[in-house]
Amino acid sequence: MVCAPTVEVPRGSISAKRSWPPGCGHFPQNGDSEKGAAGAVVEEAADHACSSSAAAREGGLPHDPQPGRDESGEAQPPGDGDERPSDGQTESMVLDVMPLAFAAPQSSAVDSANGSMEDGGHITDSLTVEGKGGQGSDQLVRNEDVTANGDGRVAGSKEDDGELWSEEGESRKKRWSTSIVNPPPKRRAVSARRRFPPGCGSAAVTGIGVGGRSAAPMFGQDDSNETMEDKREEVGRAIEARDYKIQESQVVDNVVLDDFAGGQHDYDHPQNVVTNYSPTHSFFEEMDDRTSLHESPRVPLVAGDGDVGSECDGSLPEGTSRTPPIGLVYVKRNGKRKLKDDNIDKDSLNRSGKESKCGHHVATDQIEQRDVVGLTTKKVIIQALMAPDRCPWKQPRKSITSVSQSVTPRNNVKKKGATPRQKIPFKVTPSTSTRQDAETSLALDVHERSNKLCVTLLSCAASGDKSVGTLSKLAKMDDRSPLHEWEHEPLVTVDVKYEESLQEGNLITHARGLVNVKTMGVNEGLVNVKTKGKNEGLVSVKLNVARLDKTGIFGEVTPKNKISSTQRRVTRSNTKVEQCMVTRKSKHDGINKDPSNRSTKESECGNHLLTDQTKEHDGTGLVPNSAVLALMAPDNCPWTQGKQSIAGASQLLSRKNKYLTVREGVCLPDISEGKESIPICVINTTDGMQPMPFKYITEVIYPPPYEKAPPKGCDCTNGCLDSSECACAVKNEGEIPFNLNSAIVYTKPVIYECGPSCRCPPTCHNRVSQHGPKIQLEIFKTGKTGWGVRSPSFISSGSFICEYVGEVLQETEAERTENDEYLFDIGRDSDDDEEGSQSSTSEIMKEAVGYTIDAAKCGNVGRFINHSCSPNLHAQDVLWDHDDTRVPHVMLFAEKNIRPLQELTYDYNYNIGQVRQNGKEKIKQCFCGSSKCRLRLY
Ligand SMILES: C[S@@+](CC[C@H](N)C(=O)[O-])C[C@H]1O[C@@H](n2cnc3c(N)ncnc32)[C@H](O)[C@@H]1O
Repeated sequence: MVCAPTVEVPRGSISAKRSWPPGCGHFPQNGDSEKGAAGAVVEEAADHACSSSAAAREGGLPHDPQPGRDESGEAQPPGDGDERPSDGQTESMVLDVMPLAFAAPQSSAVDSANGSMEDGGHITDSLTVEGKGGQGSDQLVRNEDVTANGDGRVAGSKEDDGELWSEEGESRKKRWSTSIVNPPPKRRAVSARRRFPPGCGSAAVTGIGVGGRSAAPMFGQDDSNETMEDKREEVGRAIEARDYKIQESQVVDNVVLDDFAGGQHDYDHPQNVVTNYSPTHSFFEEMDDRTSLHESPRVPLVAGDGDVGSECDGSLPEGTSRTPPIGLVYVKRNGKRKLKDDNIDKDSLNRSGKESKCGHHVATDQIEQRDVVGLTTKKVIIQALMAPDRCPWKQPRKSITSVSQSVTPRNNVKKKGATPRQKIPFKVTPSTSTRQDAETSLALDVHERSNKLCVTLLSCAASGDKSVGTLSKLAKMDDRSPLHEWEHEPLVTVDVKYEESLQEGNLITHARGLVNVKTMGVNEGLVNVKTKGKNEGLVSVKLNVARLDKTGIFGEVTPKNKISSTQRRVTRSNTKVEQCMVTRKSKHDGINKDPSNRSTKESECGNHLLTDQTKEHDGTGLVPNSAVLALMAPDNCPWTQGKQSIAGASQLLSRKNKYLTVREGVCLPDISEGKESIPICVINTTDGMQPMPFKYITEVIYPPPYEKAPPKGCDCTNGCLDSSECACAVKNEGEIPFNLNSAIVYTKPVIYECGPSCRCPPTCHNRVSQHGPKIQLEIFKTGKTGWGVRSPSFISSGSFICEYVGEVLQETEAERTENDEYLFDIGRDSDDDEEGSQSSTSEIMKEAVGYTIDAAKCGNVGRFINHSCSPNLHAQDVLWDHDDTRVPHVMLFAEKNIRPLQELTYDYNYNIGQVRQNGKEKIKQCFCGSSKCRLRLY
């Protein structure tokens, strides 16, 4: 018997040549023969293995029927039988016979290997097939050794095995000799140079729209690869989908919406954060339609829209996006709102102006809900106003108290100076204790100064029937009072017909009121405010405010006409706060046992807003959103003196809103334990298990002798805007691969970001991935692939997601790891080198020392991202804190728009058939469910 000469994959355990996506890669796939004979043999062997695998499928092996799809090729939801036995475990499976690597004499690999194939020489190997993904597969894999000949028939014997594999030393020698010619192939590796699909990358919808209005990400875009399973999952997820929004409005009067389209504003545009588009925009459009710009020239009310955070100090919470504000000035006269062409605050649109910078801060959160047909409805809007720094009550000589008093209706004014200058504990009602109505749950303070109106919602507190009564009184006053009767005093009226207003399809945006407003027990609806002086008029302010009950839980208000019938059934009873509270108390026992915990910081800082979201099951598995939240005290309010800046409060608000929501199935609130700037929760609605323990790290750990040497930096002081001048851009072939929204627009073998030696600031747009995740991510239990990662937010194409962080190991070390589930080969392959480049053997030797990131014991959220054959992420090598291309950072970017809660995946790029363990081929089925699924992970 003639034993086949062998060319072996240089690793004992795992390996794969990098597989470029069609049309990509330095070398065309058919050009591989130019790269070396050994490489060709290896590939041929791999191909053979694949075809053998295919043959094996016919024999009823685990690939048959194709997992996750029906005869039409459509992905099918996994059946019960496919479920993993437990979280993170790998199901044992298999047994196939398959010729794999051929150990070849180093000098004649091709011929020998070919010979072996022609001979049908006795090739022996064993094969391990693994089932579902996840942790700890090694423990559960059932291995079975089988010998086979080149035809896939069981042939050889243990003797053959011995012949080929027993002399470990010799075998290794051969392998390494071979690897000099053909350096170690990669297993899971970066797929750089991938092209963005149409509509992505440089053409990405970044969440910014002209004037902030068309910022709506185009859901449904880039869905060509979407599978039936995706869609099914979406149905399930749709009701969970929620978006968050931080809004800011400004006092604007002469608002021409198209102004924003002119791009007059130099903002940092949002890239990652959800844009709640349709309802809000319809709201504006609706108003626009029926608006006359010529009426009531001096009525100053603003409704704003945009994803904006506080700009008071020019800083935004990290990850907070901003868009140009849309302002509407409208007046309600005789029940009709009119858009106003007001001359007040002409320059307020210019956010670079002083007023804008210190302007009126409104933090708004919205919860979006999609129904099963993909329509999005905004159910509840959460909002809050903060006092601008420059508001009169911010001025040293005038406290908020005095301002408040000066504008408070006389019949509501208490003794001057009665406002306590101490912090008001959470749940304590009177934020404006100068006023008669201690139970006031909402106060809207407005002051007019220099033709500008400032408004703030002062407090939110517990309410009771009494306040509702007061509210009714106010409403009645409104009914019977013509405007002129209130000429000499400020007037506040409250329209509590919130249901009606909702039915009009009007969504709350921002409230900018006038004078002092007291709305007690307002749940949601219009607050009509009569203004005096130069800005006389009646202004409608739509409010949507949830109140605190005695436990500190916010009541929820759900617009019943905005939800699907199934959900409506559940939420109808929630349209009134009182009912809602009852509901929540009963339904959320155990979820939010101690809501006061969540309010600690808010309490310390006064009546800050708390946001809460809840889900309630109706037994059908559908989970309607609920809502709420409240208000943030202006930083010059007595109870916030010295405690918190507006910026800080805004940041707090946005984080609270976004991240401290009550989610079903949360088993860990933040797996990073505070190490990431945005908490990463773990959600398991399946079995309540948690991920296997590992150490969460945010930076790659290099092997001890390795020392990073920061590269020479650029000298730019203009944020590296001139890419011809920027030394880092030059390294990127003269272009910065990110747009101003921090979206990646080019892929390259390696991207050079600006680094520690550069003179540019951290905000430079060539520093994107080095700042860590800026998108809210969560780890969740998938159906078949263990844990996965998703985001509750919409992610626009090109957005940075996270780095693949772990311990850097030399490949030889990586081969010895017990758990190979979290290995990611890094550095450039030899076939990344320029075509035709000549390298000496020693150079190749040097290059042949490859590195691998192992995230098994230490890692970040990136370790949980699963593979898909139709991925939505893309791995990109990036260098910034050193320039050693052997150990680049592996950064994951969105390569398409990604819906909220859609699983994030990238292509592991395993070279099928070459992942080995203890001399045996490992096979792992792919459960990505894509219509383009290659069926095997490796
Ligand atoms: C980096 S881990 C991903 C996180 C993993 N799911 C977990 O539970 O920790 C990679 C492992 O996940 C599993 N996996 C990822 N994507 C998969 C897929 N499409 N099909 C099957 N298993 C997959 C495999 O076990 C793979 O070795």
